[in-house]
Amino acid sequence: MSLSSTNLRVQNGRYSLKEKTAIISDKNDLSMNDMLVTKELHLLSVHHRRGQNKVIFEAIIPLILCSFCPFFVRSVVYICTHANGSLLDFFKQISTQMTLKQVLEHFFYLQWHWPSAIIFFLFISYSILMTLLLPGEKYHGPVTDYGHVPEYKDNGFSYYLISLGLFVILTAGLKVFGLTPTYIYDNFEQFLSTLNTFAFIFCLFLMLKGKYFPSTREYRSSPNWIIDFYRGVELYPRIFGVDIKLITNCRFGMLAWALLSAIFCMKAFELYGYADSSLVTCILTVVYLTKFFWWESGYMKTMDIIVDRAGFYLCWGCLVWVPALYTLPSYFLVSHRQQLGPTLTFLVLLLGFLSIYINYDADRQKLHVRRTNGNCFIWGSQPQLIRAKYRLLNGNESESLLLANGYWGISRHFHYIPELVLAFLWSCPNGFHYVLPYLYVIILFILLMHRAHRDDQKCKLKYGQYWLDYCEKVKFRVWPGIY
Ligand SMILES: NC(=O)C1=CN([C@@H]2O[C@H](COP(=O)(O)OP(=O)(O)OC[C@H]3O[C@@H](n4cnc5c(N)ncnc54)[C@H](OP(=O)(O)O)[C@@H]3O)[C@@H](O)[C@H]2O)C=CC1
Ligand SMILES: CC(C)CCC[C@@H](C)[C@H]1CC[C@H]2C3=CC=C4C[C@@H](O)CC[C@]4(C)[C@H]3CC[C@]12C
Repeated sequence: MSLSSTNLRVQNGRYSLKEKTAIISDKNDLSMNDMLVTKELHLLSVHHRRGQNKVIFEAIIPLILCSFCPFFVRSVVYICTHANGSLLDFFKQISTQMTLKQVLEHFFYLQWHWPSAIIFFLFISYSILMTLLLPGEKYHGPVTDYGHVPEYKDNGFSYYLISLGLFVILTAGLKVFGLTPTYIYDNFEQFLSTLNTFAFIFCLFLMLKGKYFPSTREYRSSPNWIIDFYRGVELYPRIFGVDIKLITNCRFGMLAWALLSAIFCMKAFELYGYADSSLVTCILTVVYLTKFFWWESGYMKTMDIIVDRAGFYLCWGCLVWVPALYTLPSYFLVSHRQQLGPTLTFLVLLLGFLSIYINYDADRQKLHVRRTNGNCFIWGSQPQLIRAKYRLLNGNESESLLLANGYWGISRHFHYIPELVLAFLWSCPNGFHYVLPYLYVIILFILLMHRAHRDDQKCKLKYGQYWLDYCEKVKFRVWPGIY
């Protein structure tokens, strides 16, 4: 497909491809890689383009998701603690024991609990301050259509380690005053409803900010506010120099995930003494998130950051969805005690570490091949490479290496398998009596299968025949022999 000869209007009708090409051609100082990402972004935005008459139809799914997700999150947490993990009990309670007011409150999940709000604001202020103050080398995200180059400080790993250290110190300090972080477990529902209320107001603010005071020219405003609320308007919103996506996704969402798992584990110890199942879940989660923060600068170049905008999907997702649903395996263990015993403890930990390692190693293999331009060994032999050519938006040609052996020869997204296995492993200490603790695995499965499909589409658009050649060589998308 010759991109430069196509003159297509982008969704909001702000600029055509010809106009874009002209803008990009002016950017003589951009590197090839930057151009590549510019083209990717363009391809993805073209992919998402719809006719104006579809706008209303398109708003239906976002509307359902924005109204249903908070209800879903609340119900799940409620079922864990008040309905003995049973969906049936929950529906019985809703239909027979709750007043209409209670059902509506349950549905909208918009409540404010001051102690939770204070904890949240202290936490988010801490995250922002540390992000600004901690030293770190500067690095850049890919250049955008309008030539914006997001700049970040590589201090995610030190932020994570210091935060874990401070958490331990704070826990010991609070004990002196008869306080404990497990207060959050005891008030988790209020905590989540406060987060939910804040996240809704915040997403509304982000939408209005994007429409009227965008930080960069990288914003996409549609005539439909529901779509804008859900998908977001701005790609790189900043408030007083603070990058919103970095704060919500990494510095809040991922740290909250680690700390909540630790808090739930502490609560289990408070209740039952030594609780091996909670410990296993907590250790695996914390180690996995250590890996995440080690690789945070890589995450800032993924689809979540360069394609998805700061709206309900991403920001509400990281502020509410992640703390509530991603921590479910450890939350459930507090009210449903399980004993693993030393053999299973050892086995689950071992397999968990192995999964984290394989997931990390697959990411590393791909990066290593590209960094060395193929002058390396993959599992002891020469790498099998496809030198995939693609055309940049300014018409120039560039090349990427596609690895077709090692993990990337087993299937095209093999690294999602250890990610799923790990999720299963930190959920399985819950035993097999309930489905709820496996909700994270189920959600992750759907998310990753959809992501694999989305990524394949992106690569097909970008590399054309080269990608088809790779697909011919490596037939399966995720599951060897199956899919
Ligand atoms: N727990 C959770 O909720 C989730 C976790 N994750 C994890 O995040 C990490 C990142 O995943 P994700 O963001 O999906 O991105 P990936 O690591 O899957 O990277 C995909 C990109 O890699 C490049 N690529 C594809 N095939 C090859 C190949 N054969 N050789 C070389 N390069 C190739 C392409 O980019 P290019 O344009 O550069 O060629 C492609 O777009 C993973 O570890 C994943 O498991 C992801 C989603 C959800
Ligand atoms: C229906 C919606 C509210 C769903 C919200 C989804 C988002 C919260 C998640 C979408 C993609 C997720 C992530 C992608 C990659 C990641 C790398 C991994 O190593 C850690 C987890 C994560 C950052 C993960 C976090 C949640 C999402 C942003």
